[in-house]
Amino acid sequence: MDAVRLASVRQAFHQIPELGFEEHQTQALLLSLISELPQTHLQVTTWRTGVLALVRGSAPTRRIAYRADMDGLPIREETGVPFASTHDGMMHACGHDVHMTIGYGLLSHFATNQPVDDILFVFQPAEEGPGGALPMLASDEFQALRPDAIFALHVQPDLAVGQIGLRPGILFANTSELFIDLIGRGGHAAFPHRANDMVVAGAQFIGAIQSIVSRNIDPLDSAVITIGRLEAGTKQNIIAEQARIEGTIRALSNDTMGLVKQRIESVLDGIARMFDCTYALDYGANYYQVWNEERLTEGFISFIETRSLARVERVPTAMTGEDFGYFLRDIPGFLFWLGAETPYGLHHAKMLPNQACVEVALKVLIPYFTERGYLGAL
Ligand SMILES: CC(=O)N[C@@H](CCC[C@H](N)C(=O)O)C(=O)O
Repeated sequence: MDAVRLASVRQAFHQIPELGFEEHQTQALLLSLISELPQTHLQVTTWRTGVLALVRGSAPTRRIAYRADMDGLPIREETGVPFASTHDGMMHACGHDVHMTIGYGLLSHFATNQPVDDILFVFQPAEEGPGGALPMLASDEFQALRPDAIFALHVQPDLAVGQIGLRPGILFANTSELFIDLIGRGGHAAFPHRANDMVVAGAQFIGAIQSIVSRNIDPLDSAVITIGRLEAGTKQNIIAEQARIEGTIRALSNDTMGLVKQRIESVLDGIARMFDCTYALDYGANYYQVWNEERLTEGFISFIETRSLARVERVPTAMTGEDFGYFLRDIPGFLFWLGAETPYGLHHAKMLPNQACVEVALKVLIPYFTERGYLGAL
């Protein structure tokens, strides 16, 4: 597949970002693109807003899979490119347009050049939330096509095009979403003693939890609590009856995740007593860590290095989350960072992966999925 065609496919995905489980246009675009490919050894199934495309091998003894996530984020795009999002307030700010384009490029190659083994292309909805991997993995549609090994990539703005970052073992953290409603009593701004002000309660809560990571977590361990959204009140002279606090927790182990949650609950109980208010707490979607299977990861690194296909960086664990971790808990494989060389980080309104990274991914993954010896017994 030529680079110009792949750029136009990426631009088409980029223009129509949709939130988790709402990827209807994205699914339709994928199905339409796939329908233009030779169909002789293709089998296509849908699962909710996702797509499963199986390329049947000529003499298969195993099935490998490439997974691409499909959803965008609620961010108003500021890249200024002519192919910017046409969906107001939504953007592919985490590179899923690129992940899908690479999936399509690989699929297009193998639909034309039949591999020996089966290759399954997994276009998965809702990675950013509420999490499509776990229900997709459990679905009859996926289980009927279940692969023996599974691989994924994620664009990495900090790495140059031509670099690939990965490590065996834990690459991404365990995550838990965090949703809190504080419920007090509203009232007139001039009579605070007759109300329970949830702006002040929310501010105290957010301030108080800042000490959890620094005071309760072993300094040699790692955890993150980020509050990404705060909403309270209706007008400047009305005491807010409610506050909504939304965030995410990251931890490198389940024990640490449990400790962070326990501390958050203690602080919340204290705030409720202090302000004589009530609260509702919901941990939303929780993602399992991304654990790269050691043998396959080391094999991939030596595969790339022996053939000089890219420059491999052995990177540290990142506190990002990925529901691909659920696939890896069940099926051997790995996820790697793909250098996408762009000045703005993931989830930023100006984040724009360099298109050239698509070529690098295909240069590495086409031979990796074609040659059979290096995977060993699966
Ligand atoms: C790669 C990446 O950025 N993934 C997201 C996953 C979000 C998980 C969940 N919705 C949460 O916010 O906890 C990330 O933010 O790391």
